[in-house]
Amino acid sequence: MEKLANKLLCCILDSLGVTVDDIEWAQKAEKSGSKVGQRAIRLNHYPVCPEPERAMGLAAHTDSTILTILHQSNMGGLQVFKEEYGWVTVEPVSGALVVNIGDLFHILSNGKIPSVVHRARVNQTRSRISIAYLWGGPAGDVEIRPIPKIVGPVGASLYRPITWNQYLRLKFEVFDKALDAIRVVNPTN
Ligand SMILES: O=C(O)CCC(=O)C(=O)O
Ligand SMILES: [Fe+2]
Repeated sequence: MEKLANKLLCCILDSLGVTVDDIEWAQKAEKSGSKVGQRAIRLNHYPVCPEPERAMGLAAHTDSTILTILHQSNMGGLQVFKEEYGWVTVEPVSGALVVNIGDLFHILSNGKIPSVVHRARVNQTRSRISIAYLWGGPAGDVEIRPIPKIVGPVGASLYRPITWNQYLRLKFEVFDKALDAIRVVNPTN
């Protein structure tokens, strides 16, 4: 899973014209042979619900991660929010994994690749299980910030530096307003 996550990150960064080496803390971690960012697995279980229209399995949220790799069983339930369409169901495809961009990547990319708002519905007749591989930020007092090469020499960094733990605390406190809370009001380069 780690290899897949690394490969995905490389591909997405490549599409922005940068590499992992352009993320200062990631480059340092790689050089010292330590893991780039913290990893966790989350198991979600959604029991059968007699009135699914009146309940929510997992409320709308963005993941705080760099990216999340999700395996949903053959039961649908995951929905993503698309500005033009509203809530769109991500139908399960046998053998496929879902990749969600998280807030940390949103910050690194200076908002160019936004984190995805998603939620999980419950079902009236069948329970559902999903497994999420969460790739988070660095431990300690390392600061996360938009990648300078993406911001560009005359561009403006849209998010202020913050440590991973501070961001998680902020997310806990203000939930879906966390990205707005670290957004620079009048950005200058
Ligand atoms: O169960 C799902 O499909 C979504 C799970 C999820 O969004 C999460 O674990 O963060
Ligand atoms: Fe999620």
